[in-house]
Order: sequence, then C-alpha cells, then structure tokens
Amino acid sequence: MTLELVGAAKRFASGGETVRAIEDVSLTVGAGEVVALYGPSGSGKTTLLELAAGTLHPDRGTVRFDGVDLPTLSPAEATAYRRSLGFVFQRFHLHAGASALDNAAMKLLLAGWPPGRAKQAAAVWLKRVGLERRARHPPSKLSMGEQQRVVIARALAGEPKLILADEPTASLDTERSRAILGLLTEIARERSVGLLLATHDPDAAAFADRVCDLRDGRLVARPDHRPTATAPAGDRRT
Ligand SMILES: Nc1ncnc2c1ncn2[C@@H]1O[C@H](COP(=O)(O)OP(=O)(O)OP(=O)(O)O)[C@@H](O)[C@H]1O
Repeated sequence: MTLELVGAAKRFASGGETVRAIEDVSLTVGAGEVVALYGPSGSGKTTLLELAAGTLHPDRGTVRFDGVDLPTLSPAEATAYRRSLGFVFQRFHLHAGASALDNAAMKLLLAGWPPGRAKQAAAVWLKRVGLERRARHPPSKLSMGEQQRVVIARALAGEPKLILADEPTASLDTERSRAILGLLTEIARERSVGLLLATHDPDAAAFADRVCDLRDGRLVARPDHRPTATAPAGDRRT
C-alpha cells in the first residue's frame, strides 16, 4: 500500500481570514512504515490526517491511496475507503455500554460481518494487545491504557493497510505511552501496515522510522529524517 501526498494544500476561511492549515506538503507512507507527523499545536497534523482519511479534500495538490485520487471517490467509495483504515485517536470513542470485545468488534459489525465472526476476529486482536481477560469489561472498568489497547484492537480488526493515529497517547503517562507506542509500531511493522502518527511529543515521534516536522502547515526539512528523542532499545528500527 502507498499513501502519497504531492504538493497538498488546505486552507480554511475563518472569521474573514484565511488559515493556511497545510501548505505544499508532499510525503509518502509505505507498507509497514511508521511515519511521524511531528509539530506543535496548530501546525496542521489533524488536517493532514483528515486529508489522508479523505474526510477533507485538498485545495491544491493530490492525495492518493494506491494510486487512486481520494477526492475522485464517490461517497460510497469514500465510506468504504474510510472503513478500510484503522483509526487510533486521542479520544477513544468507545461505547460506554458495550464490552471491550464488542467495542473491538464494532467496526466489523458496522461493516456487516455476522456477529459471531466479528467477535471471533476481534478476540484475536484483544489477545494480541493483552486484554483477553478483560473482554467482558465495559470501558468504565478499564484503565486509560487498557482503553487505548481496545482502540488498537478495534483499529486492527479487519486488517487495515493503513492506520491513522492522532496523538494516541496524549492522555497516558510516559510509561504507558511507551508501552502503547511500542505495541502499535511493532504490530504495524509485523503486519506490514502503514502507520501515520501525529504527535507533538518527541518521545512518541522517536518510535517512527521517519519523522516529518510540521510547522505552520509546512514540512520543515530534517536532513536525515531521524527521530530526535530516544526510544527504548528494541522499539526502534535501525
Ligand atoms: N475547520 C476549520 N476552520 C478554520 N480553521 C481550522 C479548521 N480546522 C483547522 N483549522 C486551523 O488550521 C490550523 C491547523 O489545525 P490542525 O487541527 O490541523 O492542527 P494540529 O497540529 O492538529 O493541532 P492540535 O495538535 O492542537 O490538534 C490551525 O490554525 C487551526 O486553527
């Protein structure tokens, strides 16, 4: 799989002013590649993820997934494309009344899978993220880190080719952040899933193979594309 942005730009009209959220951004994410979008608040990370998800269209430039221009998709095709992605966002968006297993299976159920098969597939991923013993617990009985693991299981059930993660560890402490990022990046590499990870945290960016520095909507050259912070040994590809 290849996600490719070429010269992408997105502006918003706001209060009589034009906000240049993304300006002339070109980047690619390949199978099994972990790419960090690293920048401060307001630098355009979420906008760029929305362009990648096809929920926003660029004003200029192109956003392609496996060679297909996302803005040319019909509404039904765009929905199918979004369903084919894995989303891991800061806010978990878990259903309070549903168990961890039902939450992990939610995407598959929405896609029309028979409930038995959906739960079976989700159970495999709950196990992979270490939550098999919590399958019946609702989110309120799970820690923040465990809830984020359910989100990861939900994102991976259905075998996405690309995961879009927006500040996935913002509500976790350092130790739990590292555990979650280690797990997410390990699974992405192991399953050849592309991972585009938006973060303002240098420690989180350090888990990526490649770091794209975003400032005021533009990519700033980082000569070697190497992460700046130190990830625990073994968590980073060499
Ligand atoms: N719908 C919108 N209308 C107007 N301006 C917007 C809109 N969405 C985003 N912006 C502006 O575009 C810029 C980039 O926003 P974006 O949310 O992509 O940044 P971000 O890096 O994800 O920030 P944060 O880390 O705070 O979420 C900001 O200046 C923001 O105010």
